[in-house]
This record gives sequence, C-alpha cells and structure tokens, in this order.
Amino acid sequence: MVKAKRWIQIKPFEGPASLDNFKLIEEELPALKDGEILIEALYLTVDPYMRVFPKRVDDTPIGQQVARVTESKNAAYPVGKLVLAMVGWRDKTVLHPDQDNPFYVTRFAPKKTLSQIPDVGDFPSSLYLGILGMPGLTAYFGLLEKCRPKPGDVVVVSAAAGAVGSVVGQIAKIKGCTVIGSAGNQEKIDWLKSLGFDHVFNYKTTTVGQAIKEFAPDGIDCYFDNVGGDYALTVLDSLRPYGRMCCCGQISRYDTTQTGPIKDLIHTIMINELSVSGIMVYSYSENFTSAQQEMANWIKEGKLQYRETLFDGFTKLPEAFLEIFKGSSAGKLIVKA
Ligand SMILES: NC(=O)C1=CN([C@@H]2O[C@H](COP(=O)(O)OP(=O)(O)OC[C@H]3O[C@@H](n4cnc5c(N)ncnc54)[C@H](OP(=O)(O)O)[C@@H]3O)[C@@H](O)[C@H]2O)C=CC1
Ligand SMILES: CCCCCC(=O)/C=C/[C@@H]1[C@@H](C/C=C\CCCC(=O)O)[C@@H](O)C[C@H]1O
Repeated sequence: MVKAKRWIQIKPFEGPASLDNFKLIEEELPALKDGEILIEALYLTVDPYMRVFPKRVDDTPIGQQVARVTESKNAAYPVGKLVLAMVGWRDKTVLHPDQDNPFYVTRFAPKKTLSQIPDVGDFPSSLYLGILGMPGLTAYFGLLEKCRPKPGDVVVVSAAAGAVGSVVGQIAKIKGCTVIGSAGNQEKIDWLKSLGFDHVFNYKTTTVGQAIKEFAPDGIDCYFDNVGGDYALTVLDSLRPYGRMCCCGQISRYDTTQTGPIKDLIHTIMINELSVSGIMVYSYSENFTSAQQEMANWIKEGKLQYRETLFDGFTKLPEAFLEIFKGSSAGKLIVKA
C-alpha cells in the first residue's frame, strides 16, 4: 500500500486567506487497476485563481503539477515519464491517463486531468507550470491576441513582476513597444528594468495616474490588466482611441471579502471605440504547442527571461500560496515537492 499526503481546505476563506484554512492529511492509495498509473509530484504550482475558483475535489485545493510516473499498468505511461496533472495539492495520485478533469469547466480548465509535456526543447520541467505553461500562455495570447501590440505602441502592464506580467512586458518589448510596468517593491522594479522595461513604478508609492502623467502623457495603446479595481479604471480612462485592454485578472480583489465600487465603463468604451476583451487561456488550447515553441525559441535566443521563486517541500504549499497575496517574491511561485 502506498501512503499519500494531500492538503485539504478545512474552512472557507473569510477575508484574507491564512494557514488555518488548510490541513495536511495522510491516506492510503488503492492498488493500481489495469490502465492506471501512480504519479508523484515533482513541482506544484500556486496561482492567484486558487483563492477564488470554487471547485474542490475531496476538499483538495485545485492546481496543476509536474509529476513523474512511479508505477504503471499502462504501456503508454512507463515508469519515469513526466506528465502535467491537474490533481490539486496531492503528493501522490492514482489515476487513469484518459480520465476527465474533475475541475473542468468549459474554457476555464483542461478537459482531461493529464496533459503531455510539450516537446519544445530541453528545459527544467518546472517551466511548464510557469513561462512555458498556463501563466506564460496567458501572457502570450492575452497580449498578442487581445492587445494586438504594434511597434511604437505604449503598453502598460500591472503586477508586472509576476508570472504573467513579466512575460507580457518582455513580449511587448520583442514587438517593439514602449513598456510601462508596476510592482510593489524596489527589488522587483530593478529586475523589471534589467529585463528591458522602459518605465517601472511602485504602485504603492506612486499612483498609476501619476505614472501615466509622467511616462505616457499622450496616452496608452494597450493595457494588460492583472489587478482590476481602481488601477484598471484609471488606465482604461487613459487609453487612446482604438486602444486595447486585456482584462486578465483582478488580483486586487481576490483576497478580501469586500468588493469595490462599480463604475459605468460603457460610455468610455463606446466613445473611444476601445476593444476591451476578457481572456480565458484554455480557449487557445489548440494553439498552445506553437506558442510554447515560439516562447521556447525566444528563451534560447536570450530574448525572454524567466524567474522562479521555489518553496522547498510539499508541506510548504499553503505558505507559498499566501505569498501570492503578500507580493514579496518575483516571477513564478513554485513548490518543489
Ligand atoms: N485569464 C486567465 O486565463 C488567467 C488570468 N490570470 C490572472 O493574472 C494575474 C496575475 O497572475 P500571476 O502572474 O500568475 O500572479 P503571481 O502570483 O505571479 O503574481 C501576483 C502578484 O500580484 C501582485 N498583487 C498581489 N496582491 C495584490 C493586490 N492586492 N493589489 C495589487 N497587486 C497585487 C503582487 O505583486 P506586486 O504587488 O509586487 O505587484 C504579487 O506578487 C492574476 O490576476 C491572475 O488571476 C492568471 C492566469 C490565467
Ligand atoms: C475567477 C477569478 C480568476 C480569473 C482570472 C484567472 O486567474 C483565471 C485563471 C484560469 C483558471 C480558472 C479560474 C477561474 C474560473 C472561474 C470559473 C467559475 O466557474 O467561476 C484556470 O483554468 C487557469 C486559468 O485559465
């Protein structure tokens, strides 16, 4: 019998998430049936949506992991093979490779629990949870398909030092844009400047309105919104005619019970003929591999850089998750099991 650990959420979030919301349990896994495999987590992702996505299986928080097959009754999945699995915060899992993803919701999640690691080059496998995985793909499609940047455009990106924002800003530079990013501490600001961002400001000490006045007095062409709230409303109001906004996330609103004021955006959108689009990255599933290949090439050519903040140990999952909302680390947050 194999003993496995998994985290469960023992009480709903009320206000900011805390360690008390989670508990680690141990249980025995069933023996493998024909066709099934046992996988063991190598790297687990923590992402902002985990704070608000309502779905749970066995009270286990949602999430993808890079895992290794360690026992197999399925010839297509030999021991040692690496896979991507949407099984939540579990260190070991018995599953059938063809099984449907219990977290599946149209456009919001992969249809199957298991996905293949794309063959785009020799990279550390943790990157398939970050720059070559869901967050990187969100940046790629959100920027290129929704913001449609042209050379010379002024692009603003919020939460710019995060897994999504840092890729957005770099791709915008590859496309010849002027990039303005924001982050919450000096270390992140220095990193973003080293990546080639033209202007970076600390949104905790400079309002986005002040930053726009200083760095983009003639207005903005593209806004990649990761934070929502008043920040988003301010940038929306500074978009030039035919400006594009990609509404990617509202992290400023996730870790709280409060909701902010809703303003009437319709007039602004109409009068400036703005395209304000939502994005759900899995709508682009069919084009993932070509996007991953292009980003992999950019990484190899030194045009795209990545950064990871690693938490060491499966027991660190809740701590890593809370870190998202503290905002003190840059790049992709990953837990090494
Ligand atoms: N639509 C889609 O398909 C997807 C959307 N997303 C969304 O993209 C956004 C970024 O995700 P990702 O890059 O993975 O996140 P990360 O966890 O990498 O980065 C999160 C960062 O957001 C900033 N932040 C945290 N709390 C707040 C707050 N209250 N107000 C303002 N900023 C805050 C912090 O940086 P700092 O304070 O230094 O700026 C923090 O480090 C999220 O809103 C997420 O939901 C992500 C993936 C897919
Ligand atoms: C719900 C707030 C998060 C929105 C932005 C975001 O981070 C999206 C990430 C998706 C995620 C699915 C998340 C939420 C879907 C909500 C569905 C519902 O029924 O309310 C996951 O699939 C990876 C990203 O595509």
